[in-house]
Amino acid sequence: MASKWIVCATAVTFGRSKEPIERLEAAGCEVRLNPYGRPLHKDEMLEFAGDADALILGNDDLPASVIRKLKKLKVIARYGVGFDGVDIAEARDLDIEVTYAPAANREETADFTFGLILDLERHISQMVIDTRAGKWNKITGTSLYGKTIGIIGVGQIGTAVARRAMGFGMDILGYDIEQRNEPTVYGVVYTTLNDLLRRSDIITIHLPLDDSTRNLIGARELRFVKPGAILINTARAGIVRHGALDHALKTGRLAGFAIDVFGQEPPEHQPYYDYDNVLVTPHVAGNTTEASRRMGNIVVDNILAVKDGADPPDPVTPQHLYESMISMSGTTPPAKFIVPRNE
Ligand SMILES: NC(=O)c1ccc[n+]([C@@H]2O[C@H](COP(=O)([O-])OP(=O)(O)OC[C@H]3O[C@@H](n4cnc5c(N)ncnc54)[C@H](O)[C@@H]3O)[C@@H](O)[C@H]2O)c1
Ligand SMILES: O=C(O)[C@H](O)[C@H](O)COP(=O)(O)O
Repeated sequence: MASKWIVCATAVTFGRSKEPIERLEAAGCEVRLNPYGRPLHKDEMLEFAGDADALILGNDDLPASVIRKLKKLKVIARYGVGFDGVDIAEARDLDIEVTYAPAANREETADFTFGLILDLERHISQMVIDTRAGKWNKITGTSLYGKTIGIIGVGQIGTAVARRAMGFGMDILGYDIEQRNEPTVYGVVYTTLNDLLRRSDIITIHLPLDDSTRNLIGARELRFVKPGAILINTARAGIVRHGALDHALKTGRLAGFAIDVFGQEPPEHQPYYDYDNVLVTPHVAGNTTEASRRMGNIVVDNILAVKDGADPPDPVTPQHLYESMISMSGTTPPAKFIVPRNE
């Protein structure tokens, strides 16, 4: 009899759904759940998943040095959309599949983005804090109707944000390396990054973190921002240079900032706690019961496909990384990124 596949789930938010775990168990897997309730450090990962056949990966980092030591690993199934924490090239070299859950939390992340926009513009959480403290403090907000939203990265989530912005009666600017036709039905007018920054009252980032987007928004870009605009980042922290951001907040160039994602999670130091106009949330933009169940089932579909010797439905391909590299001028990707997997 074939031995059981060991599936280690580092994902910290499987939500309340037992369905994905039950499916894995029914397919003959032994499922181990993250005992720490947070992303794992390297030594914890090796101890927890040292004999794993499959890894369900939350927002943990999986560098080459760790991947190399997970000797039995056959598939890394990202429980989420971003795969910036995984050394894809190393996994590929070791013939380990890497999969992700595209669009699985699209609507939820777009909802949360609008929640943050509404809170920054109408000061909802501040007034909740005030009234709880016995203060009847009516803070005058800013209208969304008629304002311009600039969406940086008009992919799955950016498009869902545009759809919502249209309902709010906003003008919508978009910046993306690929300009698709479909989003224009939501009123997206494509422009350059600098023009978007100059004209938007609300700027929201929905890019992946890769070589082409790391530090994309730095001091130079923030100088273009319309004074008093607000910035939302539910994508990845590394897309914005944080020193430059601090300056823009201190000088009032940015009237507000909301961030859901950090280079290290949980962050080592209390981030932005000395700013009244910054909202900080713990990487939850995509987390609802429904999205967790959806992501869990996508993860299981991918793992079981690999277990059965089939191609997984949602692979992260070397092409993904190759595309991020060629979009950077002057960068020549290593040849291993362009060899088709089954060649
Ligand atoms: N906070 C959360 O809980 C949460 C949830 C889901 C996703 N995310 C993050 O949001 C990101 C976006 O998710 P998505 O599902 O919309 O991804 P997506 O791939 O559908 O969209 C990304 C868009 O960015 C564009 N893009 C890529 N590189 C670019 C560049 N250098 N310049 C301009 N445009 C570029 C792509 O063409 C694409 O349209 C994910 O990669 C993930 O990191 C966070
Ligand atoms: O459950 C979580 O920890 C997050 O929702 C999940 O990992 C989201 O990952 P992302 O879509 O941001 O890559």
